[in-house]
Amino acid sequence: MIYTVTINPSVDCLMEVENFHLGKTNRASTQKMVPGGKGINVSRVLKNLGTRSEALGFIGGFTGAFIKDELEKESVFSSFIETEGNTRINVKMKTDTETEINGKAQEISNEHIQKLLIQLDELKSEDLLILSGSLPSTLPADLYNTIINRLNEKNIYVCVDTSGEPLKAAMKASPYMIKPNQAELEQLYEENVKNLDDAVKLARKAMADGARHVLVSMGGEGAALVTKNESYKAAVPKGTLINSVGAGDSMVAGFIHILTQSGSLEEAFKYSVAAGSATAFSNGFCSAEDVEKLLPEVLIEKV
Ligand SMILES: Nc1ncnc2c1ncn2[C@@H]1O[C@H](COP(=O)(O)OP(=O)(O)O)[C@@H](O)[C@H]1O
Ligand SMILES: O=P(O)(O)OC[C@H]1O[C@](O)(COP(=O)(O)O)[C@@H](O)[C@@H]1O
Repeated sequence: MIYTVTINPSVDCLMEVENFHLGKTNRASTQKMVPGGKGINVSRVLKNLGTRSEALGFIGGFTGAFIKDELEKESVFSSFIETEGNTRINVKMKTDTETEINGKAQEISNEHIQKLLIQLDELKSEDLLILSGSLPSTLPADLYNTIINRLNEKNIYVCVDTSGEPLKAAMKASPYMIKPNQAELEQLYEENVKNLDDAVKLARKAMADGARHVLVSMGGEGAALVTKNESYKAAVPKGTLINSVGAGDSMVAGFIHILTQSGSLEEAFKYSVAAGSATAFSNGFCSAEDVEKLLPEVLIEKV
């Protein structure tokens, strides 16, 4: 079974604002509220692609209820732990560029964390767990590390998509895969990543620091996958960027979708890039059909 954990979910408020002026009253020309948070997005895209998963994590208040209802409507399984405050709202504004304001996390107590750990103790050998998104600053930065170490004895595949200290700490527990984007990789090693060769170099460093596979995304500039024996670079399909929110999550979902079917890392990589781009080129998240259409345009090169 595949599980996603979103410690810090969100309701994403997507707005298009023409002629945006800082310090003025601006009005949106379009507006949409969607469930958000990285693990939740991975579960939603997996569902679109035809792979079953269960979304875990914390939700609260009216925003949390919205997420739960929307997932139910989409037939995405979830088993969230309820907290007291409201799940945050993240504003994603599209002007001539994309700007995000991610809200402040809800309160999560030690008791809530213990409940999650007990839930995760039910996972079985060969299950796959995706730990995705930021951790509220009130929680220990090594929470993902703690979770992975607890599960490592059970041979559970853990993929981590986060940044900063939580990522650094998680890597020490040897997760099956990490998925940094360009900025996250740069932050991790305090080095500029100017191109895919730089990304491969730092991904190898991340392998030396514990990660077992590293999938790097660089938006429209391409992507890289580094495994124990091979490194691959991918050119991403060309198209019109509509909204990149959830592109990285779609990439993770696409990777897992194929990996759990064929076991081929190269095929999973190719599909993951097509899935990321299919979402970047759509108004919502990609469908299986969108991904299939882009697949021939993803060119993979071994390095
Ligand atoms: N402008 C773009 N053109 C084509 N593909 C894109 C573009 N932006 C994102 N993608 C696709 O989405 C994937 C993830 O994008 P990225 O922005 O790097 O991730 P994140 O959302 O984690 O920051 C990329 O590897 C690529 O496949
Ligand atoms: O937990 P974080 O890092 O604040 O990220 C949360 C945000 O990331 C998203 O999951 C989108 O992530 P990606 O664009 O990286 O795929 C949004 O839905 C959400 O608002």
